[in-house]
Amino acid sequence: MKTIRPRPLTPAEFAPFGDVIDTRGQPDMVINQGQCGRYHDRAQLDFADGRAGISLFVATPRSLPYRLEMVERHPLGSQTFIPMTHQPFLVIVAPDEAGTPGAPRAFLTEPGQAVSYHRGTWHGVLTPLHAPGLFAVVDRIGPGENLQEYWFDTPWIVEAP
Ligand SMILES: NC(=O)N[C@@H](O)C(=O)O
Ligand code: NI
Repeated sequence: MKTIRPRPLTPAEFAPFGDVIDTRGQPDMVINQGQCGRYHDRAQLDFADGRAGISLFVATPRSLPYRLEMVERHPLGSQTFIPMTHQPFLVIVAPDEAGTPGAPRAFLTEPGQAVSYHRGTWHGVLTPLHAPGLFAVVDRIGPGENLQEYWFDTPWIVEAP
């Protein structure tokens, strides 16, 4: 059985796959007469010939160990997941190896962290670990096929950390 142990999500480890959006450290700018810190422009968004769309997802909470049967990617745009609750969630990505995903990597977010997958990054579908699995999602709206799925011959098991 192929297993993966999730690691804490860090910008450095996640960099090949996407951006981590969070409020660690000092804000990039203080606005609104000093009443608000702005963590400015924290993800590389890409919508190719489409446009940005904002949606809300209510996803079924999963539990660990988690059976990963499929990863997907969006060849035409980035995809950003912003939790609307202060709960960690599971993030799964995989490197591309000549058009198919390599060994997946799993991360657990800190409460308040959001992620943005680069255009074309193999990833697991949205995987909350607590109810409600409520997320704002920014991704591409536009023509063309923007979803490619890859089903593993045998599932990976994402273990508890
Ligand atoms: N298909 C869809 O809208 N969501 C997936 O892309 C996902 O990453 O959860
Ligand atoms: Ni997706």
